[in-house]
Amino acid sequence: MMNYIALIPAAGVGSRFGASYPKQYVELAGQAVLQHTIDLFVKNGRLAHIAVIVSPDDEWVDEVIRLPENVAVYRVGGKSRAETVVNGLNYLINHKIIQADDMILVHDAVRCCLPQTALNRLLDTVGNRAQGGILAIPVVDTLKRAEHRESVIAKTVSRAGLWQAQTPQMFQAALLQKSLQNVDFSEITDEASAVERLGIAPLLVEGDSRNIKLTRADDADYVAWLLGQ
Ligand SMILES: Nc1ccn([C@@H]2O[C@H](COP(=O)(O)OP(=O)(O)OP(=O)(O)O)[C@@H](O)[C@H]2O)c(=O)n1
Ligand SMILES: C[C@](O)(CO)[C@H](O)COP(=O)(O)O
Repeated sequence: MMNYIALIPAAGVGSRFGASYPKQYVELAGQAVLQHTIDLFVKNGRLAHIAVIVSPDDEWVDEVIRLPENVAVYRVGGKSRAETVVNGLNYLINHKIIQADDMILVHDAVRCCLPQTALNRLLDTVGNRAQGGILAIPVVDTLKRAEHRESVIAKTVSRAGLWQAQTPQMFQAALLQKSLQNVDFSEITDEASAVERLGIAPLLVEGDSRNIKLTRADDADYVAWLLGQ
């Protein structure tokens, strides 16, 4: 029987956020960002296992994070997000914690405001479809390409057909593992781009503007406000 599995890469250092420790451990609305993210998958109730992938030398997870049933921490994070994902996936498959045909939902630890409606839409739309799929939202702003060296506009770029990728990104474990073999991790900023390289077209499923990624310090107030809603 196929299961839905959440894989949460949480081995980043948060350089753009600029705190003295990784942003997934920053407390917002009463608890760590990563705890909010774990709790939303637990609350959903449709995930058989929730795997949190942290750095081998993580100093915070044991102190800060509660692990409900079905949640486990794996200390196999890598130097890039893609390396963290493939290390986590390899560990889960090699240790028979998951099966090759399970559907893996890779979700940034720092997208802690993912609404249940969007998560359920992804699960219901992608199901166990072979090409997988991701949450994304259509671009709404006018897009400008900058001059190569200066902060001036070179041209306006059509936004027709452009979507902003969010997470979760949902793929069969075996396909995701294959897509992340023999790749330059620095070129892979999301799972879908790796799967696209195999000639597969993942589904675009309408995400939610509240599903923002905590990236810079000035995102924190908005994220805390969303968490309080
Ligand atoms: N080596 C890495 C890098 C990132 N991530 C995770 O990937 C997600 C999205 O990455 P990002 O927002 O870029 O986080 P950081 O890499 O921590 O931030 P920055 O790029 O500003 O350093 C986060 O949950 C982050 O912890 C990871 O697991 N392993
Ligand atoms: C996966 C992602 O969140 C989709 O928008 C994004 O690509 C992560 O990028 P980052 O550079 O690691 O923040």
